Amino acid sequence: MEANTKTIKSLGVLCSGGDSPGMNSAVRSVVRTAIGLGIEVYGIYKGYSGLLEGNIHKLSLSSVGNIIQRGGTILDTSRCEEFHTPGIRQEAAHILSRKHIDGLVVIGGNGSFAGAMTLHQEHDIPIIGIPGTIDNDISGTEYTIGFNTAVQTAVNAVDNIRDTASAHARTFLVEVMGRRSSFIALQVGICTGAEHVVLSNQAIDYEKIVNDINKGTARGKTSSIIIVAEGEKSGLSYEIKDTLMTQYDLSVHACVLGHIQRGGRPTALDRLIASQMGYAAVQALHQGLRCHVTAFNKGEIEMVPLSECIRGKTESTEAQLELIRALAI
Ligand SMILES: Nc1ncnc2c1ncn2[C@@H]1O[C@H](COP(=O)(O)OP(=O)(O)OP(=O)(O)O)[C@@H](O)[C@H]1O
Ligand SMILES: O=P(O)(O)OC[C@H]1O[C@](O)(CO)[C@@H](O)[C@@H]1O
Ligand SMILES: [Mg+2]
Repeated sequence: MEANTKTIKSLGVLCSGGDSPGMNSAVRSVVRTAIGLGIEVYGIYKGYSGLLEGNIHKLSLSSVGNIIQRGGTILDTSRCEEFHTPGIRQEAAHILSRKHIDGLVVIGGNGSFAGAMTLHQEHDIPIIGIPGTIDNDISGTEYTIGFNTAVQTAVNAVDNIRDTASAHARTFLVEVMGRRSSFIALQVGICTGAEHVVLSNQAIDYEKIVNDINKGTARGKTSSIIIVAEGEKSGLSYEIKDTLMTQYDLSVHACVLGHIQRGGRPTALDRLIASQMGYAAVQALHQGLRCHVTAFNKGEIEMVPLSECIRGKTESTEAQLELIRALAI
């Protein structure tokens, strides 16, 4: 297939997968940068599902007014099973062509990027990805928009739980989000002074959990917080609670924080990085990049090939776990 060197006159922007705080800041930045460069912008509503339905509307400067601070996404989002099918992606390519949309900005997580990659490979559609997921689990970028806000929300919740746990001398298991990844759990664990963090998709070491709780109690701690990274599905903390109560005779409470972590006003950091990434995405398309991601590495935005950003990020958990262990002494 020949490289697509056509000038971008019109682009589409969509959000896909789970929403993340800061997506709106990114959409605003994409729209304003594009219009500033004389490029028409179309909002594709509800992710890949909306693309297939032709739910596509032209955006203006004022379409994105007063949204930089809002959680969720004004473009809505979806998980679209059909998009795994080549024939369906062909339909998507036809729709873009009929609407004279020359390129796409896809804001989403690793799954959304995998979809974008196949769409590009099969139909030569220029695509720039903006990493937007609370999970921070995309390879090739140290940061994804929404992670900081989600961690802050979870930290605030755990602080509240700590108050009541301490007042009643209780142990709480607090389950945080992060499908198949432990990035949220580890940062929340550090920032809340947790006694232990249960990592995603790893064998649960009950002896260690019990030991960490008992060690704290023995030296006079009035409460214990165990952060649990959800695995494939939420609710793991209830299973751990049952085992601790029935097999280890410990009294524990469990709390699943759930979707409160995904909503809410983006932190300043998420707004800042989203604004920078939106700008960089449009500049990249304008300058001829065709299949890249606005990655954040070593404190700067850099363009990384999309092919490097579709694997799950390898977790380097040991340093953070060591810190948690050292400070929970
Ligand atoms: N291999 C793939 N091929 C084609 N499309 C895909 C593929 N993987 C994912 N997608 C599309 O991307 C959508 C979003 O993917 P997924 O549910 O994994 O979320 P995500 O983008 O990783 O975001 P998050 O994990 O933050 O919720 C899927 O519903 C599907 O439409
Ligand atoms: O809202 P849904 O579709 O149940 O997805 C939940 C998953 O999405 C994420 O919030 C990421 O968007 C994961 O952390 C979580 O496992
Ligand atoms: Mg994902």
